[in-house]
Amino acid sequence: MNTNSRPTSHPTSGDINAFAITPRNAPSDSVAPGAVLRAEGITKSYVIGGTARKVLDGLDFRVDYGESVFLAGPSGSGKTTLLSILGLLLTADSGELFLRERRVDALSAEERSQVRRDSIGFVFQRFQLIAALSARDNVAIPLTLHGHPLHQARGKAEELLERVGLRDHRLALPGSMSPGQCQRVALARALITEPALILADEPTAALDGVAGRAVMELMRELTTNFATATVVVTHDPRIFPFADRICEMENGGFK
Ligand SMILES: Nc1ncnc2c1ncn2[C@@H]1O[C@H](COP(=O)(O)OP(=O)(O)OP(=O)(O)O)[C@@H](O)[C@H]1O
Repeated sequence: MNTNSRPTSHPTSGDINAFAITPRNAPSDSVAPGAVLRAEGITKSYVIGGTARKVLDGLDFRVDYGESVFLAGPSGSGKTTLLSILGLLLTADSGELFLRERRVDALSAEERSQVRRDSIGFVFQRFQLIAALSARDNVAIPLTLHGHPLHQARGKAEELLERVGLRDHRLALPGSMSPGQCQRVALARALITEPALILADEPTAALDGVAGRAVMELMRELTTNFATATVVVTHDPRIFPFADRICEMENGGFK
């Protein structure tokens, strides 16, 4: 596979409406050029059985406003490690990381958590929804953690659930929804704080082909319309057409 290949066209949404949302993260009224996230010279080793093994070896990476970049490559090639470093969940041994041109790799643990809360939305393979809360309240949680009143957070959660096609499920519990619907709730939750960056780890691994495609169509549309940047780790070649670029990892770098 070509590294950094850029498909010329994307699949268009079928039953899901396109949303006309004003980009809030980009500095102009259209999708602006420039990096949302830039990583330079990232290295990471793990010590296994007393021996250090380099998993990322001086890796450079960037993702721009409105762009979806996929990290692909064989098991053990370092995709999740890189995603965790980009999401400030893991610290690199060396290298620099800039989020909207602010250097973020050298911040304190508390500052890193704040950057994560304010600027990064996470989508996980297994959704990680709270079983006892409705779809609406799952989506609202990040805003309440930002100190917004519950009624306000719920209002915005309902708007987002409408945008992911789940208005009628706003009071449903995760256990009563399909995996595809749960992932759409998780996507709405990731977007509610209008983050600069969405990081998704195998977002379609627990979904069938149809549901996986619907989630990726939405992720693409919302990435463009919110001028968010998205980084997706995936093994699933069926969703490669939804990428602007595919970066294939191998031996601690890109192929
Ligand atoms: N906490 C850790 N301690 C020691 N080794 C680790 C740790 N996390 C990952 N590794 C090793 O680092 C390498 C890269 O792991 P990573 O999970 O980033 O790869 P991956 O490409 O995401 O793999 P997969 O596709 O299977 O999820 C693997 O050899 C893995 O065993």
